[in-house]
Amino acid sequence: MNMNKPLFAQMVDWETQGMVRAEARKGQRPGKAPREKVIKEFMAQREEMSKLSPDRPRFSFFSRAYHPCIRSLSELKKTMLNDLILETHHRDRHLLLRSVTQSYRDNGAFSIVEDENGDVMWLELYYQDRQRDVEDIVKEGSVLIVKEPYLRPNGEGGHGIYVDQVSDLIRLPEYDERIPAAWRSDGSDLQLSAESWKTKGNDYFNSRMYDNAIECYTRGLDCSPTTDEIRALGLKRSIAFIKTKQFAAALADADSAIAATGPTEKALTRKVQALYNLDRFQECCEILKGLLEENPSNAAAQNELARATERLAEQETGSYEFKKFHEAANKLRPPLLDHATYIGPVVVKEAGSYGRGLFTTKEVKAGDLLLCAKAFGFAFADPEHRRDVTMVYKMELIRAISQKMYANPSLTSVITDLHADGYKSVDVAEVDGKPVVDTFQIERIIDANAFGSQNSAAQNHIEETLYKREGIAINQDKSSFHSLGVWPMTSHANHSCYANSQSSITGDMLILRATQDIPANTEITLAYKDPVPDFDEERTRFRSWNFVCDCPLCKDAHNTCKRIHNNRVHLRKQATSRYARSSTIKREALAASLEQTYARPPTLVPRVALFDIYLDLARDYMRKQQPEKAVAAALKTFESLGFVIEGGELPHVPGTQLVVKHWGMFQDESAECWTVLVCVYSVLAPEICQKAEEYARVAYRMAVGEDETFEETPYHVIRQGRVVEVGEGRGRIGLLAL
Ligand SMILES: C[S@@+](CC[C@H](N)C(=O)[O-])C[C@H]1O[C@@H](n2cnc3c(N)ncnc32)[C@H](O)[C@@H]1O
Repeated sequence: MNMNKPLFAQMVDWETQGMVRAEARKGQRPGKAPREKVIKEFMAQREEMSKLSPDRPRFSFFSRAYHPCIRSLSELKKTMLNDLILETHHRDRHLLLRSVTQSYRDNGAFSIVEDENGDVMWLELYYQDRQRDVEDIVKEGSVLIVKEPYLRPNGEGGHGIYVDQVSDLIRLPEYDERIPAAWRSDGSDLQLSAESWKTKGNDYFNSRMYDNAIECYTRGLDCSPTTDEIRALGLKRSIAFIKTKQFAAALADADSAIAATGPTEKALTRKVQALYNLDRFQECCEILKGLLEENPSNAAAQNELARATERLAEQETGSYEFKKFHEAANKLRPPLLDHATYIGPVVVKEAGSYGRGLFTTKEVKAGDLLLCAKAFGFAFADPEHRRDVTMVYKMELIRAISQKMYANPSLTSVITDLHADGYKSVDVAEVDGKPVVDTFQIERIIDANAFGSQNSAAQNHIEETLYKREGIAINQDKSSFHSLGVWPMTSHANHSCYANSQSSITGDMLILRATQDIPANTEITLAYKDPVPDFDEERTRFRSWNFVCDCPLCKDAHNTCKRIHNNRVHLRKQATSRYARSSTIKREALAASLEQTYARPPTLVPRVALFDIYLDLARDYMRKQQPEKAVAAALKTFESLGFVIEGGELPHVPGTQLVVKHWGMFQDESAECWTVLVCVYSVLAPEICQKAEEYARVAYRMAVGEDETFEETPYHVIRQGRVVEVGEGRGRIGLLAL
C-alpha cells in the first residue's frame, strides 16, 4: 500500500489489486483446508474484531452484480464444499450447511460453516438485518441452505461463500425435516402439541430469536389447534411479525385471531399496531374509538388514538408541527421520525424523453407544500461516529431497503418501479412462497434516486449560509452526508438547473416545496446538483445519471461562444478575488462587465455567475451604512436570479406595494437577501417592511421546508438591526446597526 495516499484510496488500491489476484484464481478448486486451522484463524479474527472500536473507519466493496436465485429449491441439486469452484456462481446447486462457530458482525455477518462431510468454509452474509442480534442471523449449530452459492476468492489467497442476495439464504428451524439426522439435537422432537409449539416459540421469542419463534408458532397452527390455541398462537406470531417488521403478515394474524374468537382487546390492539406501521391511520382511529367506547379509561388506547389522529391529519391535509421534526431529529438515533407521509397536489406521469416525471394536479403558489414524505429506506451515521466512507452508508441503505422488501413483499414495487438506469433484473417476484429481492437492482436504484442529507435542514441551512460565509467554525466535519435515503415519490422528479421546486430533509422526512408559482398540470423539477457559475463542466455533470442537461441555463452556456464564456470566467474570478473584495467600486464595475456577458434576459437565463457578487455588495453596503445602495444591490441579486420584483426601490413611493411578479431561481441565500431588504425597509420604507418579511419567510420555508423555526434564526435578529453573537467567541453575524 502507498502510505502517502489517504486511507480510503489505499483501501481502494488494495481491493483493486486483490480483485486482479482473485480473478487469476477463477475456475480453480480451493481444495480442503484443515478444519481446526480454519476455525482457529476465524476465532482469532473474531477476537481481534471484538477489540476494535465500534466507530472505527469501515470499508465495503461490492461484489460484481449477479442475479438472485429464481429457482425453487426442489430444482437445485445439493453440492458439497469440496466441489465448489472459485469466482463462480453455482447456478443449479445448493449447499446445506451448519454453523460451527459463534458469529461476528462487521459489514456482514461472518461465521464458519461445515457441510455433511465435515469440510468447513468461511461464510459471509451481507445485507442482513442490523437491528437483529447476530446470533439470530447465524447461531452456532444452526442449519442453513445457500441457494446457487458463490465462492469468492479474497485478495489474500483465502476465499469464502458470499451471500449478497438476502433471498438466496434459507434458515432452517431446529426441527426442520431437511436437517440431516446427524445434525439434529436430541430434543428436536417434531411431534409436539400446539401448546408445546407455543411454549417453544415463546422461549425463542424471549431470546429475541424471532424467526425461530415464528416457525414454532406456525408449526403450532399446523397441528390442529383448538380455537383458543389459534387465537393465542396467531397473536403471538403477530407480535413476532411486528418485531421482524413484517407488518402485512402481522395484520393477517391479528385478523385470523379476531375471526377465531372475536374482537378481543388484545387482538384489536395488535391489529392497530400493524395498521399503524402500514400507514393505515384511518382504520387505526376507527378501531381505537371502538375500544374506547367499550372501555373509556383505557389509557394506552387514548394515547394511541391521539397519535393516530395526528398522523391521519398529516396524511390527509399535510398539517404538521414542523418544529417537532427538528427536535426529534436531534434527539432520536437513528432519526426515524414518527410522522406520516402527505402527498399533495402532485402526480407521476409520462414526461416525454425524460421517462416519467412529477406534475402538479392544480395551480400552486411559490412556497406551497407539494409533499412531505417519510423515507422508504434510510441509512444514518451519527455525526459523532461518522468515520464510515460513503459506500458504507450506501451498503446500509441497500440493507434497509432489501430487508424491508423481503419482509413486506407487497411494498416491493414501490422501489422496483423506480428508475434503475437500464439495470435488468429477474422477472420473478416469488419462489417457494418467499419474495425474491435483487440487491444489485436496489444498488442501481439507490445510485439513481437516493438523496443525501444532513440531520436537520434548519440547522444545516444556517450553518451552510450564514456561518460558513462569516468563517464561523462549524463543529462538524461537513465533507460528506450524515444520511442517505430513498423517497420514492420525490424520485420521480426530473432535473433542471432552473428548477421550480426545492427539497429539504430533516431526520428521515423530506419536504418538497414549490419555488415558483406553478400552473396546474406542469412538470415539477428539482436541481439534483446546484448550478455552478462556471458552466464549462455543466454538460458532464450528470454523467452518473446518464443524461446531459438541456435546461435553459445549460443550453445558453452551450450556445455562448468560447470567447465570451472565458471572459465571464475571468471577470468572475476577478470579482471574487481578495483584491476586488476590498473595493466595492471595483466590484460594481466588474459586476456591470459581467452583465454584458449574458445575452438573454435573466428571467429566461438566470445569471448564476453574478447573483452572489451582488449579494456580497449588498452586505458591504449594509456594513458601510449605505442602506439605499444595499437595497439596490439586493434587488439586483434577485434580478440576476430571474425575479421580477416591483415596488422595492428606494426612495419608496408611498402607496406602492412590494410585490414579486415573477419568482426566479431559488438559492439558499434568498432568505438572507430578503433580510437585507427587511432591515432597511424597517427604517426607510416601513410601509413595505411586512411584505418583505413575508417573502423572507417564504424563502426560508423553501430552504428548510417550514417557517416555524424562523423566529429562532439569526435572520430574525438581524432584521431587527442587531448583531448576532454565535456561540462562545465563535463569531458574529451582523449586517447593520441603523
Ligand atoms: C431520479 S430519476 C427521475 C425520474 C425518471 N425520469 C423516471 O422515469 O422515473 C433520474 C433519471 O431521469 C432522467 N432525467 C432526469 N432529469 C433529466 C433531464 N433533465 N434530462 C434528461 N433526462 C433526465 C435520467 O434518465 C435520470 O437518470
